Amino acid sequence: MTMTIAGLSIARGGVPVLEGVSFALTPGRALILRGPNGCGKTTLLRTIAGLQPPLAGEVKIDGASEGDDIAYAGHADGIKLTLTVAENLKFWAAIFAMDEIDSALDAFDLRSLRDRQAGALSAGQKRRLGLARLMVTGRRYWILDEPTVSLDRASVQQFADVVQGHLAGGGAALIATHIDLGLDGDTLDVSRFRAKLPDLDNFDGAFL
Ligand SMILES: Nc1ncnc2c1ncn2[C@@H]1O[C@H](COP(=O)(O)OP(=O)(O)OP(=O)(O)O)[C@@H](O)[C@H]1O
Repeated sequence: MTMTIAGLSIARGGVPVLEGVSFALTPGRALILRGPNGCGKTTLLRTIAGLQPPLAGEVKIDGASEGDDIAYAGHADGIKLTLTVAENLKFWAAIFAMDEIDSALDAFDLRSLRDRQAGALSAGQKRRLGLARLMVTGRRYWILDEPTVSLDRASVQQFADVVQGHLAGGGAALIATHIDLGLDGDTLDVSRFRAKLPDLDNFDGAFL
């Protein structure tokens, strides 16, 4: 069950961002995406997660329909502010036909907050809840965009432990992050796939 990214070209706001992106993501491994701000990591992750179509190329997972084995956590936490922490996780578990939320509560130290309305959580607590969501999806490929934003040092370690456990259980993770999480895996600098624009010195200006 390998995810293969083959010749993917992607655009944001109609402007090509990355071209010919190719790599494989294998179970048991993480792939860390690096690259300077604005080079296209978020756009790439959104495309792989099926939230926007590529200009060219494809995302294939051996033995699975497209997107069927992917869980995505982007910049937004995707939580319902008027539901409690436990209700949020139960909601997401139901979407993915899962029923157990206790391991997710424990892994992200959310048990004491389980009956708190999500709208009354701190930024870091909201992020922990947003990440705990991954554990109730049952999905193999975690696609994560800057997952550690707002997390304190202990929570970053907690998160890294959860991802490492996911890898050990046969999962895989594709993560855009600027920090070192110490995971089993490799690093890919996506700036080598930058689309060739007429004026490369003004890459950011092309989006105005
Ligand atoms: N909604 C949008 N419409 C048009 N252009 C956009 C939009 N969102 C982002 N962009 C531009 O697309 C390019 C790629 O952005 P993207 O968010 O993929 O980069 P990134 O590598 O994830 O950046 P960062 O490290 O800052 O999160 C950037 O130059 C950005 O300004």
